[in-house]
Amino acid sequence: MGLQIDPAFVQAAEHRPKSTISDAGSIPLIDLSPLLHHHIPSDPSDPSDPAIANEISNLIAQIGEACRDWGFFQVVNHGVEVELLEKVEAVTKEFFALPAEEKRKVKRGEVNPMGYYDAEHTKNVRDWKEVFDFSVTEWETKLLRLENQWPENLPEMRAICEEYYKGVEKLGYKLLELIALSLNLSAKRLSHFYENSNSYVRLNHYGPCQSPDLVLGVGRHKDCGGLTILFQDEVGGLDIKRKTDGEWVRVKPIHNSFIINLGDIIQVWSNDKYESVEHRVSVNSKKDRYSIPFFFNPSSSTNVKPLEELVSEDNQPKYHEYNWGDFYKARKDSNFQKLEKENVQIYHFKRV
Ligand SMILES: O=C(O)CCC(=O)C(=O)O
Ligand SMILES: [Fe+2]
Repeated sequence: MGLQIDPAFVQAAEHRPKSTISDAGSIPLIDLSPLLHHHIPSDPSDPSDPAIANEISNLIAQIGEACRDWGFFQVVNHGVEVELLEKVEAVTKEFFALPAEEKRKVKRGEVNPMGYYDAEHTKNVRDWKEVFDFSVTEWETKLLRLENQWPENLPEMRAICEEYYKGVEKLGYKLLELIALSLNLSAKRLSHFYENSNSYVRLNHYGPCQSPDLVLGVGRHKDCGGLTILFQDEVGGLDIKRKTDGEWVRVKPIHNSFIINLGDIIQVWSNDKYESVEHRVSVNSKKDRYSIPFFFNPSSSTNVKPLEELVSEDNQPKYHEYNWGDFYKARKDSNFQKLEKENVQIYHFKRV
């Protein structure tokens, strides 16, 4: 017998990962290269706009299918420079390799959600990971106040991270437009909720674990924000719950790609036409894994509800309105420490 693992990390038997997970039949791969040559039209029904005619309309159709059938897809030719991806991956590794006391100096707190943290809980079980969160905007909610914290001993980290944020944010806006068009909305319908957005980037480090069959890097969850744009290294470990049969499938790493997934807010806006899909991270006994999600979230003042264009007499709104800033604060509290109760979920706002 080796050392016993801390029980705080141990998943209930029914949530433990199987070692035989398949990566076959995984998420759609979408080539965004048409966006490198064409602009996204503001009105897809305008026949005088030639950009919509072929490549872009084909892209919107692919995005719509992926959102409807999977809630997840992978993109290549996304316009974010490969050199920037390499730089942010390298600085992520350097940051987590700093001595523990250096990382503790930039630790997040209950009021400031930005910085380093190694004790996140998902559904009240501790995750096998350490994280670093940052943003570039100065957002705050009623109860949280963002304050970025950068390590003194890694002076180049801030500029690289900020450049990365801006690069993926640009991609985020393009994806929001394509998703809006795929829902037959005007291109900018979703983007206007993003002025003063409470978006942030997270650096994730999952260390090797002697009992990968008992723990999860991140327990099963749905992302609660708008849209997630995830960079993962070549190790692999992201599992998603396939909508067609409820099986967990592994997302195969593709060099220089991003994984995109819809969060709960898009589910509510679309009145369940699109769904936010459950996922988790498995760890392994040999390799460190790094991933970098960008959580692309609307402004914390946004009151989230099904969009009026997407509801009708026959398709009544399925959710009550809720405030995103309040929701986010409640979720942060429950990830921050183990609580006795379930954290806030969108189904709590479901109309019965
Ligand atoms: O590391 C990953 O692949 C995914 C992480 C994740 O799902 C999250 O941080 O919400
Ligand atoms: Fe996630």
